[in-house]
Amino acid sequence: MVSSFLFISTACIIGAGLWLATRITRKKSNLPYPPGPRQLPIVGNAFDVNLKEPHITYTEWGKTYGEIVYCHIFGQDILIVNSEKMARTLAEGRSTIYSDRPHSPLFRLFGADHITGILEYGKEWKSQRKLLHLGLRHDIVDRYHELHLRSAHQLVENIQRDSKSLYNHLDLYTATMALEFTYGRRMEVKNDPIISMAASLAEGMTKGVTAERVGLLAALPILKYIPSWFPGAAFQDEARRCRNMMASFADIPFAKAKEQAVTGVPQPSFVSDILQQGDEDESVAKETATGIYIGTLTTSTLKVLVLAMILNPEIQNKAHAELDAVVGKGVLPTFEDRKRLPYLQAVLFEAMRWNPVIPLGFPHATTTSDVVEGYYIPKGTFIPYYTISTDIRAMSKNEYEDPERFDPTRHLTSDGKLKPNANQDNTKYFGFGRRSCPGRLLAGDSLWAAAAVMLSAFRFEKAKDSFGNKIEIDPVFLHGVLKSVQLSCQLGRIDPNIMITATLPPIRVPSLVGLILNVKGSNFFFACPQM
Ligand code: HEM
Repeated sequence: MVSSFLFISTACIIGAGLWLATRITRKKSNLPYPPGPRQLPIVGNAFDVNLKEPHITYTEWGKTYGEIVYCHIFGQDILIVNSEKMARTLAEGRSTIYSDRPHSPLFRLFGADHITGILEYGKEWKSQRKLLHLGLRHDIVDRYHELHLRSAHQLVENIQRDSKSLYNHLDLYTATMALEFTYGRRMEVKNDPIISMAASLAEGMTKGVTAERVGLLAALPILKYIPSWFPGAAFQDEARRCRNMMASFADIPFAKAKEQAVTGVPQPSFVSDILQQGDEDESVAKETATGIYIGTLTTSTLKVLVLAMILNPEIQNKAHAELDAVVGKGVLPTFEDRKRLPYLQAVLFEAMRWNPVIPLGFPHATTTSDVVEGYYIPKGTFIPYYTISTDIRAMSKNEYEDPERFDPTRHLTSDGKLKPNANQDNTKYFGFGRRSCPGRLLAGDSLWAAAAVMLSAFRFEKAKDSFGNKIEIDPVFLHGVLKSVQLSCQLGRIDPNIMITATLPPIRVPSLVGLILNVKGSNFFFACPQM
């Protein structure tokens, strides 16, 4: 506590000096900044923002100040964009200006500065995006349907074996899919060392690369030289550990995939496709692959989906009824059934709308100054949180009636088909402009396979206490820059309160030889953690 205080005080003193220097030297435009809350000297709006849930502050400001809101934290400019239309105007219409990311020395300290999602807008980023475009194209992504279904069947088996660890199984589902898609590596042993390494890395990054630190070091880059023994500078040790892990993580699976490509029959994968083309710089391919593995976020959406099913049993019934009618009771769906399951697809779209897993999008930054509706947007200023923060949560709340209600029919026509714009509408949860998510199609397939197979096999309900009363669920969402990726769906007490029921008669999962669901009739309670 005392050490943090000392660290923050030192930072404030340095910050005050830099702030004064910037005030004196900064060339001001004659145009006004966009409207926004009043600022204090030096700290600006630092104390106005709810750091745990910044979207709450931003949404409030949006109501008061409008579509674009300007604020200042420690001399850094922040622009909050509160409408999808404006986000598209800037990120798509003026993409050369709005496609950068915040620059913070913290990313380099943690060894994450070559990850696609963090890279500054420039040559290296463009090379990585080119590879991503080639490896995540529609026709390429379709080749991985078998992988998604196989992983989903494994997920069912894992839940069935140990339902208390539902969240771990969902994490593993994403991790194994990402590992095989990226490197062609099938998880051979239960605790695959690469997956364990990725989990440690993700944990280290989540704890270490916090929004506060990103902002502090962006505002005061000089802090990167503070030695680890200095009170409050323990992040230097954390950073060293993460840097080392990141280097091994980038090297080991890539080297194995390369070896496989040279010596054996390469498994289809992102890396093997690139290596086969042979004309790409290997280090770019390696960094891009690391970014893919780290960028997969489907697990959080699946956790939101399970939560939505538990809280809305009548909607879960409808999804089950559609699966029974289209695929048949006791049969697991395949991708051929997808088009005939519009309600299920609408449930997935609604899960993403209801609680977007990255509620503030990823931060963008401006590469040069700009004028928007007569307001001045400064160029290349330091950015503690977001220069352009696409507040997706606020957008989706403004756009829909009764936005807190989970209602898949928002995405359906009156005769139960998907609305023609449903797909396009869903793209906003994958970002805007040149930085938008290149993994959207792969993510959509992975989500669909897990949702379709899980809902074919299970019913998710509130557990009951020893008196037979349902145990209420009070979900807790955590948000932050990297936290939102890793933790936004750690739903507090939900895990022990879920009851999972097998809903199908015994089935044989093709890829899991000999597995027969151990059910009595169609409603056997194979897992009930509270009982
Ligand atoms: C439900 C799952 C997913 C969601 C909601 C999601 C969402 C996002 C969002 C909002 C961004 C930032 C876009 C912006 O800055 O405007 C992003 C970036 C990115 N995503 Fe995804 N994503 C998902 C899955 C995936 C998957 C499966 C992959 C890899 C195959 C992936 C790879 C990436 C990469 C590499 C970036 C960085 C792009 C850049 O900065 O140029 N994502 N994602």
